Amino acid sequence: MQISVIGCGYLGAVHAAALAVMGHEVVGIDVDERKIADLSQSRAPFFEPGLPEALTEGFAAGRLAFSSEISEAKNATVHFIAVGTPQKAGSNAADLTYVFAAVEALMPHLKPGDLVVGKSTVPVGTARRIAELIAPTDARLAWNPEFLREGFAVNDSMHPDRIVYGLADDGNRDELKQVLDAVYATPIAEGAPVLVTELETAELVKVSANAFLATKISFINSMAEIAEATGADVTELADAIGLDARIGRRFLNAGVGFGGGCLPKDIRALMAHADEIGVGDSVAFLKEVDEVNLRRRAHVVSLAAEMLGGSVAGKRISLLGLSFKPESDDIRDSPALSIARLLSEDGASVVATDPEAIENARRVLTTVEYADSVESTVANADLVILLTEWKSFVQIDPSALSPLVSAAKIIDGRNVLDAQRWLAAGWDYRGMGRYRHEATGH
Ligand SMILES: NC(=O)C1=CN([C@@H]2O[C@H](COP(=O)(O)OP(=O)(O)OC[C@H]3O[C@@H](n4cnc5c(N)ncnc54)[C@H](O)[C@@H]3O)[C@@H](O)[C@H]2O)C=CC1
Ligand SMILES: O=C(O)[C@H]1O[C@H](OP(=O)(O)OP(=O)(O)OC[C@H]2O[C@@H](n3ccc(=O)[nH]c3=O)[C@H](O)[C@@H]2O)[C@H](O)[C@@H](O)[C@@H]1O
Repeated sequence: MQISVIGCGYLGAVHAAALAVMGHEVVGIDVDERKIADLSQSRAPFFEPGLPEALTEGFAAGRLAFSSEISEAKNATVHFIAVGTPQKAGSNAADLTYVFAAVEALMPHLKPGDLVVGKSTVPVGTARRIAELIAPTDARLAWNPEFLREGFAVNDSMHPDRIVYGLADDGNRDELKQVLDAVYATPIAEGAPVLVTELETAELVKVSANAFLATKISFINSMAEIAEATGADVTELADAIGLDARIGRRFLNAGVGFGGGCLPKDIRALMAHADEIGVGDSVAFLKEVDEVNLRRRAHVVSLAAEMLGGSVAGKRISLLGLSFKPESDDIRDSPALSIARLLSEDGASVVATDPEAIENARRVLTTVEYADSVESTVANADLVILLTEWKSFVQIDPSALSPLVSAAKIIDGRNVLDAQRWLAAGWDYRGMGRYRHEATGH
C-alpha cells in the first residue's frame, strides 16, 4: 500500500520506518527540514534502538522516502497523522494546533476514498471534528491510537500487543476495517488482537491507558512516602503485592517518578478536557497523581540537602542520567532535568552525564556542567545521584568510584543499584522508600 505519515518525531519516524519494513511504500513528511534532511539520508534524528536499522532496511528496499513537502502525500491512499499534541503554554490542555494544521495542509491532496488515520494522542471529540473537516474531500477518517514505548519503539511498532481502530459506525466500517487490516497485515498475522470501537472510545482508550500507568507509578510512589516515614521498604512491598496477578509487578518501580513527552501531559490534558465538558470530578484523582509525581523530584532535593548536612549550597553534586528513561535521548519533562534545575537554584554546583541525552539537555539547561564519562562526572563529588537507570550506570562498580569522589554518598533515584554492594564498598547509600542501612565497608 502507499502510505504517508505526517509528523516524523519520536512516533512518526518509527511508524514510517516500521510500515516500510512491513512491506508498504511510505513517505514520511515533517515541517522540520533538519529532521527530514537526516531521515532522507537514513540517519535517525534522535536515539531510538533499532531505528537506524529499520531506516536502512526501508531505504534498501526502495520503499521509504521523507519530504518536507506535504504534496508528496498525494500518491498515498492512507495518511497517518502523527504530529505533536503538547501541553498548551499556561494551561493543562492539549495544544491541537499542529493536528489541525497538518490536516488542513493535507486536505488539498486528499482523493475521494483516501483514509486519514489519526495516531496522535488527542482529547475525545477531536476525531469527530476532523471527520467533519475532511468530509468535503470525500476522504474518510479512522482513529488508531499508538501504544509504543520509547526505547522499545521499533519492536512495539512491529509487534504491538493490541491494535485499536476507532471507526464511526456509519455503514463504511467493514470497508475501512479491511483497509487498516491490510496496513497491519504483518502484526495481525502474528496474532496481534484487533479491537474495533467508535471514534470516541479509541481516543479515550489511549489517554486512559496512559492515565492508568501514571496512576500505578504514583500509587507506588505514595507507598514509598509511607515507607520513608515508617521504615518499611517499597521495593519489597512492590515485589509482594506484584505477585498478585490482579496487581502485577510491572510499573511498580518507585523512584523519582514519571516524565517524558506523554504521561505527564496526557493526564493533564484528560483533566482539562474533563473539566471543560463538566465531568472534572471523574478524574480529579489525577491531580493527586500529578502532585505525588512532582513531589518525588522535590524529595530528592531535600534528601540531598539532608545528606549534605542541611544544604546543597556550595556542594558538588554529580548526576547520572538526564533522559526521562533509559534507552532514550528524550528529555521532555524529565525528572532528572527538574532535579538538576532545583539543585542549581539552591546553589549546588551540578555536573551531569548521560549516554545519549547530553546534547538535548545542553540546549535547555545551561546552569549545569556536562561530562562525557561517569569518572569525570563523579570526580570530587560531595554526592552522586542516579536519576536514569541506564545499564551502564546500574553496572558501576562502587569500589572503583570511591577513590574519585570527595565523599562516598549516593542517592539511588531509581532503586536499581545493589544496596548491599554499595554499602559494603563504604558508601552512604539512600534509595527511594527503601530501608536505611549504615555503610558496612571501610
Ligand atoms: N513519543 C511517543 O512515544 C509516543 C507519542 N504518542 C503521541 O504521538 C504524537 C507525536 O508525539 P512525538 O512523536 O513524541 O512528538 P514529536 O514532537 O517528537 O514529533 C512531532 C513532529 O510533528 C512535526 N510537525 C508539527 N506540525 C507539523 C505539520 N503541520 N506537518 C508535518 N509535521 C509536523 C514536528 O516537526 C515534529 O517532528 C503525540 O500526540 C504523542 O502524544 C503516542 C504514542 C507514543
Ligand atoms: O503515549 C505515549 O507516548 C507512551 O507513553 C508511555 O511510554 P514512554 O513515555 O515511552 O515511557 P514509559 O516506559 O511508560 O515510562 C514513562 C515514565 O515512567 C517512569 N516509570 C515507569 C515505570 C515505573 O515502574 N516507574 C517509573 O517511574 C519512567 O522512568 C518514565 O519516566 C507508555 O508506556 C506507552 O504505552 C505510550 O505509548
